[in-house]
Amino acid sequence: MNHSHDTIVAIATPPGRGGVGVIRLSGPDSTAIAEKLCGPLPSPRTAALRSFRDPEGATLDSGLVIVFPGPRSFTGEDVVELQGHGSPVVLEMILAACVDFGARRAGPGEFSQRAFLNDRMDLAQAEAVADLIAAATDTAARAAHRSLEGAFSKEVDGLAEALVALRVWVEAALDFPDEEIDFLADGQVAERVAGLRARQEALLERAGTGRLLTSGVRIAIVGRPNAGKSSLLNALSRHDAAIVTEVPGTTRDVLRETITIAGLPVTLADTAGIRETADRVESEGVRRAEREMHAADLIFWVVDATDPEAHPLPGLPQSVPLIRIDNKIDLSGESPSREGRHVRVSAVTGAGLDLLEQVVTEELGLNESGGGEYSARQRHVDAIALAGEHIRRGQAELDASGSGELLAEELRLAADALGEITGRMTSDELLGRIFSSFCIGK
Ligand SMILES: Nc1nc2c(ncn2[C@@H]2O[C@H](COP(=O)(O)OP(=O)(O)OP(=O)(O)O)[C@@H](O)[C@H]2O)c(=O)[nH]1
Ligand SMILES: [K+]
Ligand SMILES: [Mg+2]
Repeated sequence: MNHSHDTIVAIATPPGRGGVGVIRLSGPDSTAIAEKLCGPLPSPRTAALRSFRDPEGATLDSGLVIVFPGPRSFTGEDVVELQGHGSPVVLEMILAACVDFGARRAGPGEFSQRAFLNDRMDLAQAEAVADLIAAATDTAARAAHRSLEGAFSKEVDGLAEALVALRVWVEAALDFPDEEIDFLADGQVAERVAGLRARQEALLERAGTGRLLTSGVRIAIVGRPNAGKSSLLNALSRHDAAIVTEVPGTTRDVLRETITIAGLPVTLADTAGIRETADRVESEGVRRAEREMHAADLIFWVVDATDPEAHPLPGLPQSVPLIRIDNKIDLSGESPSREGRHVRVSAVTGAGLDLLEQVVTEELGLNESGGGEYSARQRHVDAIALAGEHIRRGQAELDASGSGELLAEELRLAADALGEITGRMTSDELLGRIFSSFCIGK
């Protein structure tokens, strides 16, 4: 199915100078436009050297031209790739010539959007293209590639299909009221609902990890003044990023450093030590520290192991997982150790920092070799969570009233929520929002 009537063009390579620059055309007039630009075209999927000329016949550049006839192309339409020299000025002139010959400049994400509309990939796969390009670590890139190949979509579709299958079964039973009583009461339906719920929960967890690979993890380092927060940031990032002194209240602004833990892009935020203070600058720092911990995916609560007054920190949010780090064990005489989410380290000697990375890896649900199985986005996590909400409601209805009708309705809503991920149930408005966040030429 071809949805577009016009032909789009864009520079596909990043802005700036390079050895080669690629221009991509997609749409019904791609080959006609390319022919005007560079004469007779080579046979499909083979490269040929051509001169690129503007409508006046002036030569702009020479390079390779490759034709990918639809539907076996990235967008599903006729696509032509022009590979010229990687000069922004030259590429812009070739682009302008394509426009003169009848193409339209593509908007952000339009190539991917056409690929989606022509069923070349589902929405989660199209998003994975963008996530692959944006990947900050090799683990994130590998995970995005697995999503691009459909690993994530397959699990989402599998669960959606199982929800639909159970709904159909329940609805069929409702059509035979005499048997409904037995059918709903014999526990088989309840068992299947429970099975779907477990599947949804496992998927939610894996997607949560996949989301972290895409967006990165935010860790807030918080604690009392002088606990050694800035020293810990410097030790983990392996450079002298933050000012460290023996003066309590040294750090005021939030200072961020990005590191890699188990293949995951992690942004550490060093913050001001939390205490009551009359100093206006410091109290603003404390306010920012508190804001930072609420926005974090994980909190490092740093405690001075030599401080007998290391009472709990006020205002630690309940909703964010917390790792307690007893620091300065080189002074307290303790050994590096770990019990659950409690580790003992020295930011100065580096003892125990490996244990800390281990806790983080476990806490974020990463496997040993790092990373999850596929990449995902917050939007996907929200949709899976919503599906879980509907499954739970259906389960509650079944328990409370034994009503098959209400269960069937909740199962339908759960499957619809999952359909938003792959784009089966997605509104035009949402599609517009997703693709417009891509860059031009993608
Ligand atoms: N011996 C030892 N000293 C440490 C360790 N970590 C930090 N310190 C010292 O403790 C003092 C405070 O360290 P900082 O890293 O500035 O502490 P902070 O928590 O960032 O302090 P504020 O920004 O003021 O809240 C400095 O003199 C550090 O050298 C450690 O593991 N061992
Ligand atoms: K300090
Ligand atoms: Mg500090």
